[in-house]
Amino acid sequence: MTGASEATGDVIHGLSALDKATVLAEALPALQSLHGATVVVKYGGNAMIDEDLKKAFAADMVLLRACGIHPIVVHGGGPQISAMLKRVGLAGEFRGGFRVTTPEVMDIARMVLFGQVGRELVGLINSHGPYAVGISGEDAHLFTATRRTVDVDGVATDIGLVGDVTSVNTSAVTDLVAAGRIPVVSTIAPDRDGVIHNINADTAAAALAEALNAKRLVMLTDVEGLYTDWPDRSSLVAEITTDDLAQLLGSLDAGMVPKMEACLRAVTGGVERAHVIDGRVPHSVIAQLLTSADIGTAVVENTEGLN
Ligand SMILES: Nc1ncnc2c1ncn2[C@@H]1O[C@H](COP(=O)(O)OP(=O)(O)O)[C@@H](O)[C@H]1O
Ligand SMILES: CC(=O)N[C@@H](CCC(=O)OP(=O)(O)O)C(=O)O
Repeated sequence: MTGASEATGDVIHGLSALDKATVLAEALPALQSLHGATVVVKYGGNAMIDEDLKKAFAADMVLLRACGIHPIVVHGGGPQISAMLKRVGLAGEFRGGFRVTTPEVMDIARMVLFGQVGRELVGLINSHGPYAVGISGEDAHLFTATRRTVDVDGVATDIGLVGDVTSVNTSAVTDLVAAGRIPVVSTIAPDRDGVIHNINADTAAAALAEALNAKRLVMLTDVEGLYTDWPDRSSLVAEITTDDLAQLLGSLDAGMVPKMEACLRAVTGGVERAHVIDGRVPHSVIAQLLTSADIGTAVVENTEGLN
């Protein structure tokens, strides 16, 4: 027989059972606040760096669901698309943080996002139970795209079949959530004429979070958060208001442009907070949502003048 004191004195992963119980008990305010809430989680291709991380991410989504939170996963796959383009001998090019998308590149992007990256995440989540359903912007009118230009050195530049999400049919995912599923969204979408466009996953996650009136948008990437003066490591920001972010946007480069543009859009559109966190750290999404730790960068509505 095992005595009570022995059980609580067990040390697992460096924590005693009592320490673990304390951590769980401290999650109560976060659990109360997020119970029943929709949380859009964007998992970037650059943070999918090893099998253990991907498994931990999948388990985290199932944990959120088990806590009565409604996670919706929007995945990226930029590096995976680039790798496939290389394999088939096609050149890949980014301008202003977005991929130049010819019809040939679009075919590869669609195949890799929905057929490879999405399938893998669905499989990992479903190793815990029948939860994940993969869906792309093409399914049930989830997204309608409008071709967009991107800012290249101050000039609005056309880069092919790249779109913004201009309409969202939320029922395509809320029906799944109501059935207890975890939607896993691949970000390709038809325009009004049915022509398929490549949508940056950050852009799509923000549009979805806004349309769903999600409580949180969490972006997992391969950096600790937003640096105001990249790559100066002392310039990592813990919290930034939408006004300050709007001013900073023009000075950002590469992958941070769509990401911060997306956070700004989501919070301006009613999402309570948007977070950019380090997806290379296992369980960072749980640390962000269910503990009081300040990790990554939070984008919050400008509060000036509200008091
Ligand atoms: N101001 C900045 N703060 C943080 N990261 C930045 C900044 N400017 C550029 N970056 C780059 O943006 C990258 C993240 O964007 P990206 O590669 O598109 O990731 P993901 O695949 O997660 O969408 C970081 O690895 C970093 O190299
Ligand atoms: C238009 C555009 O740039 N689309 C992206 C879609 C994938 C994506 O956004 O992946 P990450 O989140 O991993 O960067 C691309 O083709 O790479």
